[in-house]
Amino acid sequence: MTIAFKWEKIREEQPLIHHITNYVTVTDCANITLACGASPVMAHAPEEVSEMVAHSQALVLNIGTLSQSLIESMIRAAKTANQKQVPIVLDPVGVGATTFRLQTVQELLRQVQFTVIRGNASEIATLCGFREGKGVDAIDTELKQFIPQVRKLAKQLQTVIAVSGEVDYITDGTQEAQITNGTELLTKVTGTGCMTTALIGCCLGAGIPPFTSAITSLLVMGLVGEWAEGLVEADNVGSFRTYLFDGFAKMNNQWLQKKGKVYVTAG
Ligand SMILES: Nc1ncnc2c1ncn2[C@@H]1O[C@H](COP(=O)(O)OP(=O)(O)OP(=O)(O)O)[C@@H](O)[C@H]1O
Ligand SMILES: Cc1ncsc1CCO
Ligand SMILES: [Mg+2]
Repeated sequence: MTIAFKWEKIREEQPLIHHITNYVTVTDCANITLACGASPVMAHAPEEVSEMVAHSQALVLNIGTLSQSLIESMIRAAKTANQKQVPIVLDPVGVGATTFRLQTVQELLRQVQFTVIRGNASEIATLCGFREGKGVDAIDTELKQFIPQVRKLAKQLQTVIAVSGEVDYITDGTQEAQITNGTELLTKVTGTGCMTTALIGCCLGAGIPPFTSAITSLLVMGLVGEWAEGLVEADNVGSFRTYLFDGFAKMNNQWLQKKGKVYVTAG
């Protein structure tokens, strides 16, 4: 099965993407949203999130630097989003690291219908019931071992789950995709996962279907990473990070079609 990429729809639609996210990578998430042709707004106060999400085209929730007041904002925003049929993507950053994060995500999953959930292998393993992770980075989790559980969880939650890593894995519980593009340098810059989740928000906001949105976003990050790696000397992570933003601004459907290594199994 081949994917018909609609990346350029983001530039055509210029969707407004509401992010409730962490303070480590917030600027990167805003800039990547802009580089793709969407419009970012970061709004966190419980007093304003419902109003903001009501005129946004997608909501991005990222629990990277969680606090009690943010939980209230996330639930308020997400409830309005669900009522208004605004798609929502969740990034369960470091969900296995503390009980607070785990209980928050469990509560969010009880109260909110997510369109896509994107995490690294440790984070998604935790959501599948194998609690893992000491911080926000993936530990050496073997994805193959828990693919059946990811599929089951996606079906149960009626959502798309995207697992990032050396090989990315995406499923809606029936269809599956694996992407082999990328470079290890992407793990040497903080926030490439958060930015991938922001990309999913941009795709969803442009009206791209959830499974295709997740595939497109992981593929774009992998391809732009490969391109940026080719422009820098080994280990020049600062320049690599800068080139990433140039790459997102240059991305197009032809690049995706030509260089993408995406293997899709239809259900
Ligand atoms: N070993 C690897 N080789 C190639 N690409 C990788 C590798 N590990 C991760 N990636 C890519 O890096 C990007 C970010 O994924 P990663 O799993 O590191 O996210 P993350 O842990 O949530 O990151 P962060 O929390 O710092 O934002 C994805 O595009 C993924 O495909
Ligand atoms: C390092 C870090 N800590 C909380 S959020 C974040 C950004 C990467 O997820
Ligand atoms: Mg992350």
